[in-house]
Amino acid sequence: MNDTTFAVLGTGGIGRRALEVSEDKDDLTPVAACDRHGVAVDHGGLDVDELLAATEGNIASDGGATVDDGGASSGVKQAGEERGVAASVQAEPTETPIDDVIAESGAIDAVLIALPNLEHDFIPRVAERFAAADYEGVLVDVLKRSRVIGMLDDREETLQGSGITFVCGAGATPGFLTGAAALAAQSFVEVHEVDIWWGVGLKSGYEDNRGTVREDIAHLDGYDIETARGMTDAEIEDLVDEHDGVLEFHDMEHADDVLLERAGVCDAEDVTVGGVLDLRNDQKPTTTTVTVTGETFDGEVATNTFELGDETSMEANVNGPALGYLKAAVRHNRAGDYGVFGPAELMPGF
Ligand SMILES: NC(=O)c1ccc[n+]([C@@H]2O[C@H](COP(=O)([O-])OP(=O)(O)OC[C@H]3O[C@@H](n4cnc5c(N)ncnc54)[C@H](O)[C@@H]3O)[C@@H](O)[C@H]2O)c1
Repeated sequence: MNDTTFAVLGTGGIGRRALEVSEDKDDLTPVAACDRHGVAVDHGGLDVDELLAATEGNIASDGGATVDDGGASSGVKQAGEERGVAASVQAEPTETPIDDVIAESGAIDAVLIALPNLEHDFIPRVAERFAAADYEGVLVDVLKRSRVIGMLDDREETLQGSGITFVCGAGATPGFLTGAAALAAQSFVEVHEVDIWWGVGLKSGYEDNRGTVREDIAHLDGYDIETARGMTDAEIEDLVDEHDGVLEFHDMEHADDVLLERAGVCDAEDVTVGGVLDLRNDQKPTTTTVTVTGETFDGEVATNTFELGDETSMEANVNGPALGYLKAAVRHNRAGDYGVFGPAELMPGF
């Protein structure tokens, strides 16, 4: 495959690690990165080490009421002109970070969208903006919620018209584990049930994973997107303390369900997703497994199980697959295959 240039929208917990993981991937050159307040572009290739060093403990976070004290209390700089990616010598402060990347997109093969998605139509609207600029290339997101997939489908014609290949829900779950379920289903002619159970240990806590943690809180009993969105950082820290740092989730609205249905593997209602998030330890609180139960052509009922090694971090399991799906999407895009694809559709067909 020829060299692929790519941009990262959102250099938070996920986006920063995507840049880091890309250094170990053949043929991927990061040429642009932005966050809420800054943008860095170098078509010859960004200096990832410098950018990561400049944003270490310095993520331009959002959601809730981030205390704007210049980081004095926490040692985390999130205010002032040089907050976030703008602190990098390669970056400029900007009020229009996404438009600035779109302006450069003629020379960008693929864009990884690592933005928060508490406003559900945010990522679909970002995709529309690329299409409006006649972008021809790949967009990949790591969104989680089922309902967003339909919003992208509604825009499929627009994306196709522009020459965009969009892979949605291409993180860990949905993403990696959805693809694993599609592969595990290949033994069967009928799938009865898919159960995804994940374990994530993030010692770096809420501070370094704000979008991820805030969006997950919306899945807890008694919370929804609106309440999670309205919480201050202090309220989130209190909630985490009340649970001794361990949050357990059941029946999550994760798009694995609609993405497996879309690929013809099973009905969305036959998919369940849950998991445990430990914000005090890097060790996983539970092993991540995907179990797929179904019936073979010759009448046997069985369960195929896919299990992740406990040593693999959330960042490894989101960003490795996200960049892997990005590379697959670039192959499709270069072959003239445009539109919206889920991770299971890039696996063997069912
Ligand atoms: N599918 C999966 O397995 C999976 C796993 C983890 C996280 N995620 C998702 O990844 C996303 C990012 O999570 P995170 O923990 O990195 O969040 P984060 O809060 O750490 O980072 C978000 C980044 O987006 C930037 N941003 C926000 N609004 C912006 C705007 N309008 N323009 C430009 N930049 C903007 C912020 O400045 C920040 O750099 C979340 O939606 C989360 O749910 C998915």
